[in-house]
Amino acid sequence: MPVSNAILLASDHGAIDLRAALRDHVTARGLEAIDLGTDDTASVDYPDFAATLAQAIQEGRAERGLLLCGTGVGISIAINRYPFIRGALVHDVTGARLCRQHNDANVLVLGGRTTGVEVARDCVDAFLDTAFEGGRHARRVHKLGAMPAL
Ligand SMILES: O=C(CO)[C@H](O)[C@H](O)[C@H](O)COP(=O)(O)O
Repeated sequence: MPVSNAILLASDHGAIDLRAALRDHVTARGLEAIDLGTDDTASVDYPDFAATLAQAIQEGRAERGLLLCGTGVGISIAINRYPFIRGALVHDVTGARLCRQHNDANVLVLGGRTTGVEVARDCVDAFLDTAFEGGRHARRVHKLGAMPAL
């Protein structure tokens, strides 16, 4: 399990409200929420916030993150461009559990316009409370970190 109890959060303008609800949720769980913005509803570009969160992980500010945009699609594409990130866009608790058990995901991605707050909270709980299973999954996750150049 992670050494740090800090959780990074970031989103574009499409998920301000859900990010705020999840920030409150992780704080209520006794974790430190490190919120990287965006800070208001002005239109911004999701790759910038994926980059900010990836940099925070690389700097060791936290080991895990919650990342959101309107659908979660754009920002999940962006975050997975970093080889030390395994970002999982999920829409239900089963996905949130399995992205930990099978994929050792370190960033959970959600859509502020597609996932309701109750489901999102449950997804966060599953993400935070589920351990990586290792075994055959470790072999596959290792391959993710060493994908062949084409
Ligand atoms: O990247 C996305 C779609 O895959 C996100 O949903 C963005 O938040 C969305 O594209 C932003 O759209 P907007 O019309 O500029 O608010």
